[in-house]
Amino acid sequence: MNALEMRQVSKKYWIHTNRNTMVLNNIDIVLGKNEFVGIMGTSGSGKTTLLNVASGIDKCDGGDIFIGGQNICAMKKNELSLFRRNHIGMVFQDFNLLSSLTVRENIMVPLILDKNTEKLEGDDVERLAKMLDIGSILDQYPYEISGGQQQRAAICRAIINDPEILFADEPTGNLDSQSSKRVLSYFELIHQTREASILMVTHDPFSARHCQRVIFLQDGSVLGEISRQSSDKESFMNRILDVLQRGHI
Ligand SMILES: Nc1ncnc2c1ncn2[C@@H]1O[C@H](COP(=O)(O)OP(=O)(O)OP(=O)(O)O)[C@@H](O)[C@H]1O
Repeated sequence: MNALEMRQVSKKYWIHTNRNTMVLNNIDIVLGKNEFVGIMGTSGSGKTTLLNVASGIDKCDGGDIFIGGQNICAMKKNELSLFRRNHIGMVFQDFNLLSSLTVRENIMVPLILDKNTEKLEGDDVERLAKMLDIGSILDQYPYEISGGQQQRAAICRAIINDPEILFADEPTGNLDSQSSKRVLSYFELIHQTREASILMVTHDPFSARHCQRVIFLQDGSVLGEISRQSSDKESFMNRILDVLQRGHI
């Protein structure tokens, strides 16, 4: 069963100067189980829109999107909200933690919404926080910790419900290079130790080199993709840079 299948997905925006502007054009993307895939492309090519429709944040105007074999485009609003809570994790550039809650409470939000007493009473939050090296700051508030620590808390929150797929939109966009490296190493750890697939939008070839495969968007269409054949991230980064410079695969 694939983690994600986007079949002929399109999305238009109503823009008063140019009505019904097509932002995504017949997108076909498949993510197998436990894949770590990047999405790259120039500014305005549709990366965030793609992530938003793939994760059910936004509705597409045509095509179908299957997550773990279930068509999210056919779901009613409440059904989709429940499905998203149980099957999808989201990580954003600006962390999106609730400032009035501690790190522990932020991570627990999906469990509380889901009334998951088993996990709430167990030690899942502690174990996960320890894995991402934020075990010692669970009782602090977001404004008391660094950006990198906030992002690692947001990652814990995104995976506490064991989603099939984790969507990340520029997860290192607000971080310095050391914190970025650390966050990316935890994405790799999650990819290696859990069954989740990861789809990550990034501008940054240094981040994208951690992916197994990078899909390039251009003007709302898939330009093509390249795969990393080995553990050699440096040569993969050079191939990514080459595609970005030439504008074709
Ligand atoms: N809510 C909206 N209403 C109208 N147009 C939008 C909306 N959101 C995005 N767009 C337009 O859709 C196009 C794609 O935007 P999107 O944010 O998906 O691109 P992106 O590749 O993620 O860009 P960036 O790398 O700059 O974040 C752009 O032309 C943008 O102006």
